[in-house]
Amino acid sequence: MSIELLTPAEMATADALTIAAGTAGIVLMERAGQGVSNAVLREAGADAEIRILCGPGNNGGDGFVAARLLRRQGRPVRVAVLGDPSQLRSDARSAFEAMGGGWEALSLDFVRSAPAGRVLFVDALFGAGLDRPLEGLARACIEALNEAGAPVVAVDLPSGLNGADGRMLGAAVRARHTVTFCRRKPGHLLQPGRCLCGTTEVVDIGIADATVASLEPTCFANAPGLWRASWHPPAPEGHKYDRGHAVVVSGPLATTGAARLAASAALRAGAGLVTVACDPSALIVHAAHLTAVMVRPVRGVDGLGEMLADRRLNAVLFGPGAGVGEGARSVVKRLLDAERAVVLDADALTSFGDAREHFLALSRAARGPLVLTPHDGEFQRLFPAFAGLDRLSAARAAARECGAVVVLKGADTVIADPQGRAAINDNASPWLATAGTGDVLAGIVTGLLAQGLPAFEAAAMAVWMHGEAGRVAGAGLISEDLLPALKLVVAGLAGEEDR
Ligand SMILES: NC(=O)C1=CN([C@@H]2O[C@H](COP(=O)(O)OP(=O)(O)OC[C@H]3O[C@@H](n4cnc5c(N)ncnc54)[C@H](O)[C@@H]3O)[C@@H](O)[C@H]2O)[C@@H](O)CC1
Ligand SMILES: Nc1ncnc2c1ncn2[C@@H]1O[C@H](COP(=O)(O)OP(=O)(O)O)[C@@H](O)[C@H]1O
Ligand SMILES: [K+]
Repeated sequence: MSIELLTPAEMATADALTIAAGTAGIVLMERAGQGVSNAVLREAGADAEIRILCGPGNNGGDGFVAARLLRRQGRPVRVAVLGDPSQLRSDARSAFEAMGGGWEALSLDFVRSAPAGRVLFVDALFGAGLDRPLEGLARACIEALNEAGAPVVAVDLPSGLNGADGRMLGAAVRARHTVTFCRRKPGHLLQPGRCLCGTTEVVDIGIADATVASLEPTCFANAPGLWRASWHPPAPEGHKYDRGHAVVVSGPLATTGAARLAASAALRAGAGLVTVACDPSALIVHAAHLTAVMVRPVRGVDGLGEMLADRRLNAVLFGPGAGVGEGARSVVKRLLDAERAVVLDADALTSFGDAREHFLALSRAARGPLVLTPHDGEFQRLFPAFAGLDRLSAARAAARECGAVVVLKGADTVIADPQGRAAINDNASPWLATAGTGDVLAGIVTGLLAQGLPAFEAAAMAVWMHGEAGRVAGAGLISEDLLPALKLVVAGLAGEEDR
């Protein structure tokens, strides 16, 4: 599937450019309706009745085309129209007329009278043109549809879902399958949108790749096509110093596990060397646990500064298990002044909850690439002004404000850079919601930065690898299980059989 995601507004522009270049709108609609009809024939049982709910715009038009094609196949199809069909415009009107009758006015009964297990619904009420919260009959029908629990194939978007941000406008259809056109939209990947869509299929309706490219999309599905070219497996003549030396700054004696998880993940992600920097009091604990990862005692922020005099140490992670307070703030200050790639996670972010302006001043002046990896709670503490926004807009606004790459973690992790580029991740398993997996993710980002990837690519690749590792580790995983799983993920990216 293509990785570009188009907002409803961008999609409308792509449609308009295609029409202006000589493809009639009704031709696009015919292809869209054909895609819907094909999906319905796959999803509906041989004896199922098909009931299509058609709205007042072009989404409804796709429904009329599908109705005509399905009837031509001999399938029993009922069509219900929301509003007065004499008000239909342009292509939707043509599609309605071509259907040749056989429709009724939409009513609650159209939904509620469906015998259980015998009807497949097609939701062609609203798609990209939804511009206000649902109410009245449309909303009541959508709620009845969800209550009935019958299978639904949604056209373009489940009605009620905002394609730009994945949020519901009042209520939304819960579909089994969604057929969209040309490219997916952010709302197909962001939650709750992704769950409302069921499986999502993209049908080619003849909008050229060059037309999509001319829109210069800035939002992408997070997949290897976005960053794979930035990453290189070890060169045959290379050595470990070519792959960077990552540093993970440990918390105090009682909270060292997070740093070890992160450090092991950085090594698994391919950093040439990884060192845990810790207070001398924590040395023995780390030394007793770590093997391939090195340990180095450093005393306070000055000790860390001395360690970083070695320019080969090129990427640093701080935050997991670090402890909250002034000590953490002074470490952050030192790191951002050190001309290194830096990842700040967990306590490193929380420590600035009451000192946000201070954090912004530091992050904007950072002398090397900077990646922040907050979960929702950490994000709200650091960027309360953006907490009410949808996750895509929130991550973008935070990245712009602090001049860093922001990884807003969750079921639909968003990666955003200060220039407005964003990626939405959809390969993560809910089993990743367990203690310590965030530390592993921060370690992977650091390991990729050590290998020289640019910050956005490192962050996006890390989130994807983390998701894949979760899939490999499978149900019941704990954070340690991600470490051996990463070996298989790296081997897969390198295109090599695991041995
Ligand atoms: N040429 C094109 O533009 C193509 C469009 N396609 C289809 O067209 C759809 C977009 O068509 P439209 O832009 O006409 O938009 P929609 O059909 O999604 O909805 C727009 C209509 O719904 C009304 N509306 C919006 N929100 C409402 C609400 N909450 N309650 C009640 N009424 C509401 C609007 O006033 C307008 O009449 C796509 O989703 C896709 O299914 C496809 O046919 C492919 C080609
Ligand atoms: N429902 C979910 N589906 C997929 N991934 C999830 C889900 N919930 C959380 N995650 C992922 O799990 C990780 C948890 O990180 P975090 O909250 O920092 O945990 P910790 O601090 O315990 O390490 C993040 O990468 C997040 O994206
Ligand atoms: K729809």
